[in-house]
Amino acid sequence: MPETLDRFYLVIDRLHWLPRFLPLGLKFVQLRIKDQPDDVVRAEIAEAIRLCKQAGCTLVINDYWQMAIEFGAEWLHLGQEDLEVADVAAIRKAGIKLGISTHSDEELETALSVKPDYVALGPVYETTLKVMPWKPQGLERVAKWRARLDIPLVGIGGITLERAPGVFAAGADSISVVSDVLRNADPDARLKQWLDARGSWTRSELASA
Ligand SMILES: Cc1ncc(COP(=O)(O)OP(=O)(O)O)c(N)n1
Ligand SMILES: Cc1nc(C(=O)O)sc1CCOP(=O)(O)O
Ligand SMILES: [Mg+2]
Repeated sequence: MPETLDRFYLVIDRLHWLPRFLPLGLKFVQLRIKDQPDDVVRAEIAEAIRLCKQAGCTLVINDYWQMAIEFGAEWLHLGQEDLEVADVAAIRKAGIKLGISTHSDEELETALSVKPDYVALGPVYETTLKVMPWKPQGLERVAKWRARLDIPLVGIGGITLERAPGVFAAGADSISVVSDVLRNADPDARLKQWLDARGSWTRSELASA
């Protein structure tokens, strides 16, 4: 289990992506299942944990904190509304690492109060994946979050491979992506491009200060 996040953090919507993506060298992935019955979610989480463990890939479970505890997940991602109903003490007692979404100064304060293992800031750019009340944060906000945090920062929302070096340079430690891979005409080829490119991103002097 790596102590730090991989620079590339893919978010997938269903289990079926894993058997094709894991052999390509994916190292950090979130399973974000929406609008599926609980029995489907249970089965997919259990199998995702098994497949990722076998492949040496870190798996983050989105939203389903009780199942994360039940199935022995290592990582969990929660948004601000998820946090309101989650039992953070039980999550910690189970030894699960926790990432929290933030979109404003107030949400950052709330996130930091649970001592997360990473904070995600979004949407960095406009996203077409889901309707959000937040306008794009921009790279200045990424740099501002970087300066305020002593834990890893994840940038998410509307990030493409072409935009990724700028987001990393501004201070994100990891770039989280859905559409640029899953909605690409050739998801496998696009994933390979991301995996090849992530080692060459460099920090700007401002973000490392
Ligand atoms: C890495 C990462 N960042 C943000 C989110 C969004 O979480 P949340 O606000 O709870 O919204 P949903 O994803 O549950 O719709 C995320 N999942 N991952
Ligand atoms: C799931 C999610 N959360 C966000 C946040 O800002 O909290 S943005 C987002 C969607 C990311 O998808 P894409 O890479 O397709 O824009
Ligand atoms: Mg959520």
